[in-house]
Amino acid sequence: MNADAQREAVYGAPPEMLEVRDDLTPMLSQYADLCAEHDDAVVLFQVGDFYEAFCGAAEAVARTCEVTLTQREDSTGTWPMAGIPIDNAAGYLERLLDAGYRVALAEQVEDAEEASGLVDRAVTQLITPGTVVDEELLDAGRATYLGAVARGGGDAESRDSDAEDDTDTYGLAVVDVSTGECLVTGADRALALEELERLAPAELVVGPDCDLPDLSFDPMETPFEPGAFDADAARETLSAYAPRPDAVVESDAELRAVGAALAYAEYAQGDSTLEYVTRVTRFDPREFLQLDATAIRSLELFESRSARAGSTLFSVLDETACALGRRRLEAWLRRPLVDRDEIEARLDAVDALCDDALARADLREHLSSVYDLERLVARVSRERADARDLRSLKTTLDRVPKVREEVGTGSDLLADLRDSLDELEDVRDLVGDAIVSDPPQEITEGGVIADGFDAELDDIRGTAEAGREWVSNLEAREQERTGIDSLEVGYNQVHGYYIEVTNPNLDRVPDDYRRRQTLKNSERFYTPELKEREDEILRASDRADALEYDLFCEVRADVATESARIQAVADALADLDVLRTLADVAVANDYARPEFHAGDPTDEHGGIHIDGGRHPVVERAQDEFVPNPADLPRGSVALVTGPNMSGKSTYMRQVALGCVLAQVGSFVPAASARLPVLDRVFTRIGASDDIAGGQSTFMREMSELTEILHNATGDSLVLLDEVGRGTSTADGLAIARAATEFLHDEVGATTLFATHYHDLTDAADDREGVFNLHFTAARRDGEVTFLHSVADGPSSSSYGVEVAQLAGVPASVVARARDLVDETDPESADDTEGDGVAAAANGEVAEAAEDGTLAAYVDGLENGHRESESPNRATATTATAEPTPELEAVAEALREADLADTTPLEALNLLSDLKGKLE
Ligand SMILES: Nc1ncnc2c1ncn2[C@@H]1O[C@H](COP(=O)(O)OP(=O)(O)OP(=O)(O)O)[C@@H](O)[C@H]1O
Repeated sequence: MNADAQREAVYGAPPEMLEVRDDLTPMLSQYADLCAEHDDAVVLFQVGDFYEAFCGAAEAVARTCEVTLTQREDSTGTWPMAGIPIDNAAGYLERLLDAGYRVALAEQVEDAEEASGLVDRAVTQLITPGTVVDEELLDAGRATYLGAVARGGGDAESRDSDAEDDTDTYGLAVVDVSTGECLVTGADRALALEELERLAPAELVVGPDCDLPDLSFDPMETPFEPGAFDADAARETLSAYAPRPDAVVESDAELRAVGAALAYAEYAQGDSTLEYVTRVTRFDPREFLQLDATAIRSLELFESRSARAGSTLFSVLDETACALGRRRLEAWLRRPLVDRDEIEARLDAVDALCDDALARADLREHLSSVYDLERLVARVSRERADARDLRSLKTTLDRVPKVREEVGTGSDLLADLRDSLDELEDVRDLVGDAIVSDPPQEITEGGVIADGFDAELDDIRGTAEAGREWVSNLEAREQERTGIDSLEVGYNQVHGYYIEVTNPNLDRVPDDYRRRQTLKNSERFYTPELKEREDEILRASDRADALEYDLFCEVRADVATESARIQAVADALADLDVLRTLADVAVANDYARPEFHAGDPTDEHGGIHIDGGRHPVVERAQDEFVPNPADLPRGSVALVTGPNMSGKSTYMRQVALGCVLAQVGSFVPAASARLPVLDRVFTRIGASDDIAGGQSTFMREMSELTEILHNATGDSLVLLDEVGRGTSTADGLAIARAATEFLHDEVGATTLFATHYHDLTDAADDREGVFNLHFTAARRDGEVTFLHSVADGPSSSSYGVEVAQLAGVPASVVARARDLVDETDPESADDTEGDGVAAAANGEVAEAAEDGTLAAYVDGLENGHRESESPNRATATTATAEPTPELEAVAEALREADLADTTPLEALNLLSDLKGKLE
């Protein structure tokens, strides 16, 4: 049984119960009904202090949560049953979610003691990966999104007309149910999918006709009423959140996506409007530096793929003081800016904070005692906040004036943020006046509302207090009246107040004493007056508790009406925390403020110019890091060669990370940097790295290359690492060469291309914008040391065998490889070998020789059969071979292939064709 089928067996009313439907006990009948109504989730049914599941669901709960499977027996049968304690439910719920289940909490919605007969129960909350709100199930530093995708046509104007649908328009909306953040965007299919990958919602509701490809993340796909995607229904839903729904969105698809996302969020939260969703924000993906899922992954922004687990750009930057800041930092990093003014505004703010160490330290201290206002206010609105939450809100608001003081006005952005720090005195005073400073967790048992807040409550409390005082003086009075010194007045839960007299003194008990309880050595009594006082005290405390609860709910509702103002403060605090974090990181790690080119963006002197650049993550893991410059004119292609492990990948990534950081508004790890504002960063890194299920490595590599060739622009930065390695050297080289030429001639994207194909370095000879960079290593007595410094020109050595030796390949294999290298390329024996070394180390000697012929021929076509200029290259040994007609045909076919317009499958077919011709 697959996972979905297994889930089906536990969702819905248990078939065995349905067989005896009419005879079920009232409680199980209620359970079966709720299961039938919520047949898209495991129903957890509150019975007292436990959530119970029955039958198939019980087995799933017992298995997943590792709790005991028990049975419930009644006249209609024996029902498997498993329960989880409500007090401690979070951990179990998390396991159910992790196992892919959706959970519906069916809670007792009336007081069991007040119910006459069966307690009323209702599903109050659906818990799914995208709709969790429970603090314990949420990651404090990450937004948890629920997403909806809709496909459809027409822009806002043509929506009501009969204009033909532009079926390629996609709408995408996400809602963070725990904070109320709601984003909507629309774009063509490719861009929308990219945005979807970037937002990576935990759960996805997919509209009709959207066939999504495999995604690089793994959201739960939730079937939801297609009707929610209907434009009119969506407009209706959205109108509860935005007075003019059509002004928020720009297309039908967007309207339908956001409508469906909100409708599903409402459904999950018990079908009520989410008051705390106060802003539905539309954005255009083109307003941000586009980083697709591949780039985010290969630049290791959030997840590390290397042995340095946990070392990511995010972890290096994350000096945030509060959860608000942490989530905001993540959002900024996922979405760097492209608007120069906005970038400069952030940089100005970071700059100002860099200059003021004291303000930074104070800000950090104040912000570290700030609670997660966004989630707090959402709980307040959902009526889930307790008294402690309200006090946390007050503690946070108490900090706001102090934060304001420290922010200063060092930059326009800081001044703006300062202005938006509404001190919310009214809310702060309301909570301060209403709620005691250290309230209990329970809000129904009194002790929550402060004295002096409500006259009626004070009055009732006065009555109870007077009663208690009367009782506390009773002991002395009765001792005096009866002359019994050992007489005691006490209280217990079952019998209430009593007067206790030891057996030897029983003869002195007055007539008005009534016997309440007999113990071994004493008797307990009450008097009519004591009983009356007791009733008075109990009545007063019950009334006080009820009144306190009502007052608490009123205060909470009053605070909820200020959600939007509180969210605005949360917003400003989040921004401030990130700006001060960026300043802290810049100062601690000696980063420099980047400059952006002014003027004509097509100026060829634009481009990336970094002095003393470092890799922000690698430099933290190394004792010493060698800084390297980067001078990449706009539209140039730098071919980066060098031995394995010499630092090529690190270098390329550090250039990209510098650009990303700069557009986030951060200083960069360099002595200085002059940068363009990029529109996109593309990466195609590592042939063996991204093995996705079902696709061959090469196929995936080619799809990514196609993506880049299609979508890169003159404002893009492209990193290519070892493109073409997934196939034979000859084919790989041909593809690498063709891609280089295309990027340079047609696209004009600034490109860094790390390669082991030395033949590719020739591309620099006939194109001004293509140039070589290399990393070197020093070889002494057969030992290799990497210098990690970049230099102009192509590399002359691969050191493949030495690296194999370093890696611990057995000595005999290393020796044999060396012999083979020498056989293939005798010149390498005197320490001037070319890339044949790497090939030999990989056991590809024969292929390298054969490849040399084709590569040289492709070269020859390109350069008019120019002889190789490098006498060191292994390929030079065969470079002058006469082209056969087959070779000519192959080369011609390759040159004619329009790679930018070739699907991966066509590319594979072409390659297999070419191979056939050769063989
Ligand atoms: N500039 C530098 N200063 C100090 N150490 C560095 C530097 N660059 C790289 N290194 C170290 O060298 C290691 C290998 O670097 P990197 O992975 O960039 O090499 P590579 O040339 O891309 O290797 P391969 O061709 O095998 O992929 C890094 O993990 C890092 O520890």
